[in-house]
Amino acid sequence: MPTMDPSRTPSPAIPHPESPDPTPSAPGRSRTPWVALGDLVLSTDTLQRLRISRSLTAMLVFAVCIGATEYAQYHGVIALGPARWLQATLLAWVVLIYAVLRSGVNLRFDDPALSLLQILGAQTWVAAAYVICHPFRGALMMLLALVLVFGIFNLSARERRLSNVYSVVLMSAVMLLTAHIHPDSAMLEVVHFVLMATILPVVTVLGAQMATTRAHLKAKKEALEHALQRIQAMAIRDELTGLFNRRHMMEMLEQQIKRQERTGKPFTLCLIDLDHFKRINDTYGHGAGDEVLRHFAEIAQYTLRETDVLARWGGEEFMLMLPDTPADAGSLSIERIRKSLMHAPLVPELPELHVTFSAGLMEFHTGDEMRTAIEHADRALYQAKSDGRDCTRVYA
Ligand SMILES: Nc1nc2c(ncn2[C@@H]2O[C@H](COP(=O)(O)OP(=O)(O)OP(=O)(O)O)[C@@H](O)[C@H]2O)c(=O)[nH]1
Repeated sequence: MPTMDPSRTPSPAIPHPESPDPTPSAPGRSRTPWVALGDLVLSTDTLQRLRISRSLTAMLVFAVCIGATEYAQYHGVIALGPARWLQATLLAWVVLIYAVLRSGVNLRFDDPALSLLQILGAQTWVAAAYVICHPFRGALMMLLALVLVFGIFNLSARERRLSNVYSVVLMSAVMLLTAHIHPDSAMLEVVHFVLMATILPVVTVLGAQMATTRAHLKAKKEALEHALQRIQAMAIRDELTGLFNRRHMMEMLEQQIKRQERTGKPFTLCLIDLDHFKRINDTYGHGAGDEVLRHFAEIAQYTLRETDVLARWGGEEFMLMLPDTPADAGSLSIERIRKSLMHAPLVPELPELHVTFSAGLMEFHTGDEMRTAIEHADRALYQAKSDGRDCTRVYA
């Protein structure tokens, strides 16, 4: 019997077999004999394990078929030779599919679950069983319908069309053959054919509807994921500069304080405020002011180390955190930003526009409190402004 393809995109609405992740032999998980056996039979690779277990579950239907033919031939309803042939080839098919999946040969194919192959195989054996199990062949029509339902969930539109055409051609041939072998049952074959010819188009239409619904839901899911990502980014970032916002900076500060308690290494906290920013807005307009803020953020970030964290604290004020950095080294980083800012054109259309900033630094030590630390940095900044701006002051 065919199995669903775990590697194909699962639909959000239809629970896809891939979703439950059994996570075999997770690190730390005790390897009981059952777990070890499961790993041996089904593989330790999660996706492969899923493919194999789905395939084996579907193959259980074949096992029932083998049992049913055994029962029928035992009671003399069907001939022994054809029954044995059907059982042997079914078993060989199951073993072959398992071997291909377990050995990993399936990974070389576009569809590693081998859905189409398994579905075509199932259709072939249903057709063979239809001829061999002549007295109860009507019941096999249910099995054929089951195979077609598997196709709805696992095959692409093209593959589904192919499998349906294959079904019609094959079943028509075996029905003709059956009518030829048993002329007295020709009328029943006509009924079976009409039933099959009715069911197949319905299944095709249902499959197409399902595919459209799945595509629609997939698109919706992607849009929702995109929106969620945007919301998550907006929750921690400042929209204008793209820097972390004040709230997120506070969280990062808390984390840094915890780290500092463990390592004992001081870190530097710095408040930066652009000088006379109101004048820039008043002279060049709010748009130019925004450009200055954006470019300042870019230049500062480019100059800083990757581990340093710069955030927009509010308005034209920025907070900088320099982990594992004492205040004197922190001052050097600030001076590097100052130098870069002197040479960089902030607004390309306004080459004459330059901006300076004042900075207040404090060195954070174990036992310091966040609120007090920020106050100290603020006081140092106030001092820098009082001392004429365009300079850095360290809280002492
Ligand atoms: N363009 C723009 N301006 C902003 C933004 N946020 C705050 N501002 C402006 O920044 C200016 C800050 O002015 P002040 O607090 O007087 O400070 P300042 O002019 O920089 O003077 P000093 O800090 O004393 O050097 C105000 O005009 C605010 O409107 C923003 O997002 N975009």
